[in-house]
Amino acid sequence: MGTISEKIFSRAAGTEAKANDFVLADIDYAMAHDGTSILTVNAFKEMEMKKVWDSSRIVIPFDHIAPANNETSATLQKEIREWVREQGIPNFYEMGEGICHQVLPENGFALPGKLVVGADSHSCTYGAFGAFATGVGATDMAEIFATGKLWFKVPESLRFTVEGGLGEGVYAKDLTLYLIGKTGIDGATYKAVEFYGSAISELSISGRMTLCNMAIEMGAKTGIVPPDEKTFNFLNNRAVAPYEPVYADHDAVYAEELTYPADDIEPQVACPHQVDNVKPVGEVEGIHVDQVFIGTCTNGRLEDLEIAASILKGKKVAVRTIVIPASRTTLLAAIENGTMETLLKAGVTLATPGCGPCLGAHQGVLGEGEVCISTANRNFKGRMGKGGFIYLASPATAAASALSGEITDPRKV
Ligand SMILES: CC(C)[C@H](C(=O)O)[C@@H](O)C(=O)O
Ligand code: SF4
Repeated sequence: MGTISEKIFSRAAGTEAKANDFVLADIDYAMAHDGTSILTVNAFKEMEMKKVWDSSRIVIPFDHIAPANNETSATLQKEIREWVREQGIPNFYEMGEGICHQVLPENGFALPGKLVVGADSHSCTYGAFGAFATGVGATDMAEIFATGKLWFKVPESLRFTVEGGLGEGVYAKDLTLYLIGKTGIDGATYKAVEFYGSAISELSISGRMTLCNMAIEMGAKTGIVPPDEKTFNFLNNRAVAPYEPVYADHDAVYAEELTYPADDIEPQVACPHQVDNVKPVGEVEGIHVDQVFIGTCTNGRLEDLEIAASILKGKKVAVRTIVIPASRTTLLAAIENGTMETLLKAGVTLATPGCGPCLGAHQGVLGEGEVCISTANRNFKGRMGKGGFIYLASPATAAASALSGEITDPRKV
């Protein structure tokens, strides 16, 4: 008699948990990256805590500004490395290993039925594996580091069903942007969105990660895809612990149940400066772009790079194009299967696996008035540099736009 979230919280809190209940839940895995671990560790020390609750359940990837861009971040990162050593945290991922939201799933921490919390808003990505996964602030994370527990209000759930198949040139990102356009940036506030339907089961693991990654962009606490054979295959030889898949009961209560047809979805673009400012590509075709960015926790996986390479193969980009694989594993796979060579021959610039210019710190910040088409998840004003304009799209639309220097429908190249 419950939604996926109610059932996961019931297990994690050791009591029957219903939507809107307040529960103290045991955290299975906790993540903080270079950007948020410093605040977390400061709060942890202020609490006069000496030792973390369980070093094996804490994961610390360096991805946001790694390698460090200046003395301040270098010194902060040095402090975190020392603290990680002191605490004996084995799951520390140095710069170059990749973006936190790629590193955790690749290393088997994103598991069905688990409660995974990260000090980063896109931690909802792990819902692609049937986990309840969400982002918290640094002080909440300090509480988790200290006790392994955190208070939650169990969210109500929305049930989204997407039936049908995505057309040629239309990808998980387009479906995701389409749903955000329909829902609005606050349409799912504090709700858990469960995704069902043939279009969702058809998505690859990578596509499901794209979808759940952006659940927060409709205000959701998390997005969850019920685990299936694809999930179990991905987790095979990867899962750090045994897991128990959790599914909603047939009489589970949802705040709302909505059905969308996948067949008519066109390539979508989210226009500046709000993620729900979504238009079919046809309405923005021809807008000049100064930079193309293919990467991030939303769309920096092998499948994404392969799609871009299939469009750029044997051609040259017309504008500066930055490609950043989501992880070292992704980069190595793209080298091994020739994808990276295709991209480099087309003239792209390759940067260290990590967040890159996504949040405007380094490796491709925009100049005043410049326009970027990006495969990321946020296009807020000033995010990639004060005065910049960000259009969000799929790797296919981004690659097609790289060839022409203007926003281009990937179905036309
Ligand atoms: C730096 C970090 C706190 C932030 C987040 O939580 O989302 C970042 O990853 C982002 O995407 O803006
Ligand atoms: S890639 Fe971008 S959205 Fe993802 S964690 Fe890094 S900064 Fe945040």
